[in-house]
Amino acid sequence: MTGIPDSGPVTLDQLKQKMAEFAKERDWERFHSPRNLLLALVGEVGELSEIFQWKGEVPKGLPDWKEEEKVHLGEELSDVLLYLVRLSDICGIDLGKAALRKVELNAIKYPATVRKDASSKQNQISTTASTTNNVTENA
Ligand SMILES: Nc1ccn([C@H]2C[C@H](O)[C@@H](COP(=O)(O)OP(=O)(O)OP(=O)(O)O)O2)c(=O)n1
Repeated sequence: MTGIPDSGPVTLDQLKQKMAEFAKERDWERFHSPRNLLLALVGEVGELSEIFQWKGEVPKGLPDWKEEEKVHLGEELSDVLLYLVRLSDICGIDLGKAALRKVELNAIKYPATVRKDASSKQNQISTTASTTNNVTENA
């Protein structure tokens, strides 16, 4: 329905190539500087945030959202991803490799065998949040 052939999983490399072509075809490479792309990325994160703004917490899977709202969400998530991929490319960073490395670093920092530690850190965050909420509620 989208006119995009289903040719298997989409890779970061495909997106990188698409963004490079998109910029080249429009002679927009001169605008795609690291700083411009970062600002565009932040702007799109703002647009993404607006979708959730004032809604309160929403259930996972967004079961109550209309189809058009989910389509809009997909568009804003895509804008963020596309600018992130382009920014990484322009900066000479292999985003896929960098992200996999970061996942490994995260696993070292938060070993699965000491889940209590991780959960106690999570608990600290939850406790802080609930304390903050209580303060707000009690104010
Ligand atoms: N100089 C530009 C301008 C746009 N894009 C691409 C990347 C994004 O995926 C999308 C962003 O387009 P818009 O700036 O028109 O932003 P929106 O699509 O969010 O539209 P709007 O801000 O009107 O909601 O287009 C790009 O690569 N380089």
